[in-house]
Amino acid sequence: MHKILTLNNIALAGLDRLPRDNYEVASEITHPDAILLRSYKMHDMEIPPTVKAIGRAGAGVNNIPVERMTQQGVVVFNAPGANSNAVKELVLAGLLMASRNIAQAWEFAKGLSGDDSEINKAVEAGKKSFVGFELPGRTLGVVGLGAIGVRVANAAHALGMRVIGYDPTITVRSAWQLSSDIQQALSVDDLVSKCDFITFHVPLVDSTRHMINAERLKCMKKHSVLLNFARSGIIDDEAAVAALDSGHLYAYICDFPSNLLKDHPRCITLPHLGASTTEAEENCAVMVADQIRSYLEDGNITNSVNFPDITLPRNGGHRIAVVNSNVPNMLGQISTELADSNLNIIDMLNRSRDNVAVTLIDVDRAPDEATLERIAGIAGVLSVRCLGCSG
Ligand SMILES: NC(=O)c1ccc[n+]([C@@H]2O[C@H](COP(=O)([O-])OP(=O)(O)OC[C@H]3O[C@@H](n4cnc5c(N)ncnc54)[C@H](O)[C@@H]3O)[C@@H](O)[C@H]2O)c1
Ligand SMILES: O=C(O)CC[C@@H](O)C(=O)O
Repeated sequence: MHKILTLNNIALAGLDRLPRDNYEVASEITHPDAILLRSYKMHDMEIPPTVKAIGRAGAGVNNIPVERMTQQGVVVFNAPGANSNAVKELVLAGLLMASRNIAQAWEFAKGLSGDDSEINKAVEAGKKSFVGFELPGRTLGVVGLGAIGVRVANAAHALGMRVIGYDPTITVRSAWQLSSDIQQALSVDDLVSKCDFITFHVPLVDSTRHMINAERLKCMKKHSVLLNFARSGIIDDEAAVAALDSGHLYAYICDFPSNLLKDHPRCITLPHLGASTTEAEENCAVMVADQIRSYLEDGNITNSVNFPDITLPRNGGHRIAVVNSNVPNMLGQISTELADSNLNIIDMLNRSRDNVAVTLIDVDRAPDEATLERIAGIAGVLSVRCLGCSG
């Protein structure tokens, strides 16, 4: 029986991928084999040593201590692209909310009083305060052209906007998907000075923290708009508020409310809603549950943020899955232990990524505990599992 601990609400469509005759799934569970979560902050959590895999039902993994998990041989999965359409739609809404002053106008309408003819009079007198502007011909800068950024760039272009993108590590897949009409910026500085709107779709890491700061805000066009649907921390919010107050920045639309931002008249904050659609929640949960199941049952890895991809079809035999440091002579030592136990290797696959390597070995009969313990004792081996070895 595999035990799965959930730290957030995970869509049922995903949990249903874990058959209950072989999976116990609960929000409180001892000795879990795997953890499923969304935005729960795991950095200060004591992670039980039984955990072999962590599945983030979403894109960003800055809430997970990925480096520590790698050192402990724990694979971390995410769900790339599974919520990208949901975020794209909210970014488009953000562009329109800013350009048409929708939130401010709605607040005004909610505050109207009197009979309907008085309301009508106030509407006609008051609406001049909310005159907006149209999107076609305006320039949008997209920083980060991954799953979300590409969709946002293409959709904004389809709305008639001129779009400039910046992503120094764009993947071949994203480049294929990006409209050839999107122009390329050579740096963030190159992009900021040319845009009426700038939207961010990068992970929060040291190099992206405060990508927009007071210096860069000064280089932005007067009356431009910032959108942050990536992570709190990517924009220096204090600098953004100062730019709103001085009138240099027209609006700031962001998915991460704070005391500084939530009541500012030119800032619209939403409660981290980017991925909150039924479709996105289900896509993420299904993708990550399938990945966790495949790892626990077969040792296969797809969409990990810290381990290599590895898939070895089952063709009989008993499978040993080893996670080890990516150093010389690991395979030699492991196969020596198997030979000493008179086990014959039917099939084997080894993959590595940075400092970690994974080896899947199918052997002709079930290894005994002593063999597994000897492999686990090899210096550099982080974990050894025997998958479906009983009997
Ligand atoms: N608001 C939400 O609910 C929500 C939902 C999904 C994702 N997100 C956030 O959005 C981020 C992006 O999601 P995604 O699915 O597009 O991820 P992704 O991995 O597909 O794309 C990220 C892109 O950023 C690029 N990048 C990294 N560093 C960069 C830099 N310094 N400058 C420019 N580009 C850089 C990468 O090359 C990659 O192409 C996630 O990491 C997450 O934090 C938020
Ligand atoms: O789970 C969520 O609601 C947010 C997910 C989002 O922040 C992500 O990084 O995918």
